[in-house]
Amino acid sequence: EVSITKFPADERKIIAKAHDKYKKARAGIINTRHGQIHTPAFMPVGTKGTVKAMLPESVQTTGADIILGNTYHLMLQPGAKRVFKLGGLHKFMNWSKPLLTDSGGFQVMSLSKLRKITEEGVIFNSHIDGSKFMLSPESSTEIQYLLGSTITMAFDECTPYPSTYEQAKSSMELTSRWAKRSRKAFYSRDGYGQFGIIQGSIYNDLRLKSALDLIELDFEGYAIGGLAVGEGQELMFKVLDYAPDLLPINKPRYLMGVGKPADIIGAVQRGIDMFDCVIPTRSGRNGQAFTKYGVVNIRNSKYKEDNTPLEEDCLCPACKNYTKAYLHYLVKVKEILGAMLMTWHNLMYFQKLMLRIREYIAQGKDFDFIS
Ligand SMILES: Nc1nc2c(CCNCC3CCCC3)c3[nH]c(NCCc4ccccc4)nc3cc2c(=O)[nH]1
Ligand SMILES: [Zn+2]
Repeated sequence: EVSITKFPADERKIIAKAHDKYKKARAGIINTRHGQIHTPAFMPVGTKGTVKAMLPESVQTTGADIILGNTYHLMLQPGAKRVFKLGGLHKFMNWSKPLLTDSGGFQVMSLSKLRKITEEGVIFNSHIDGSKFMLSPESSTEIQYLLGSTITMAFDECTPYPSTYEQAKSSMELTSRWAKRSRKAFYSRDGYGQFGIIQGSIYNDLRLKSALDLIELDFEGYAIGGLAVGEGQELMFKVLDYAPDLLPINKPRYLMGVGKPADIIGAVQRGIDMFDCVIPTRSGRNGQAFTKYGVVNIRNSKYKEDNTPLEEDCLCPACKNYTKAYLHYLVKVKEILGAMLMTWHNLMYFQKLMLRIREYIAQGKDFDFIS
């Protein structure tokens, strides 16, 4: 027998607010030439044509539908033309599912020593041997074509944080001019796409102008750039309270560089569909395991005789066949297997989180869980 209890007015308001909070979350499927992407999706980072310490088939078993490649690293070594000659990045790294490559500007600013930003593009010296390179909307788009990317990112300038309104405005306008050139240079083919990246820092009128400029170019999807650059979660969420709504509702929305589980959950609630972050792989190699009990720093001496798995119900090889004591030891003595098992577990954890989020959205349930 179904009993309908009438909530007192103020409780109804709280429940409505909660549902209101989740109403922007959406679950969907992106169809590409290299397969489907179930969203909300977490995309593991494979900077130099490999997800570090993982075989591609192992990445696949974690449930990842798509991984990231890095234009900046691959153009320096082994070179985009060489990868193209060898059959493209999919063949080169034996990954047949979708690949997204960043356009390289962000990495130039964070990795190369000497660089100069001009209207034409970014001139920089390779951090490997100091030789001179130029990345422009045209060259970045061509490099991503040579790599064979399923999803190509427009060449943008990631506005640093903090920036004054004027700095953010001129940076956003440069990104809009570069987006136009990127779009023009894109060789559009069925099942492949190019995403524009909006900038504008924390200024809502600049975010709106950036979105309008890029919507005119009719990209297959849109990324929100210029976040997770030190502004903190509160300010990031403040921008995400309105920025996703400036973008076409029927196209994928990608929040670049995010993030920790709590960041991902908050961003999904605000309408984001795609994420990438080095955290599960980088922190895994560094001895940090994400678990339902929180982050476990496996190097802590309290684990040296802990004969239990990271998570008793996790199906990854680290949890099925090994103990925290063994992982503690491997990471301590810097054994390669330590990096492999910790990475595998973290990628599995992030994919399980995304799977649960997709299920909760599909069932119209709240998903404020952080575990
Ligand atoms: N084009 C572009 N890329 C951005 C990126 C790179 C996203 N990962 C790319 C992959 C492709 C290959 C490498 C990475 C960002 N990453 C972050 N934050 C990362 C913060 C972070 C740093 C270290 C550890 C954890 C989090 N903000 C970003 C903003 C932009 C942006 O505006 N434009
Ligand atoms: Zn595990």
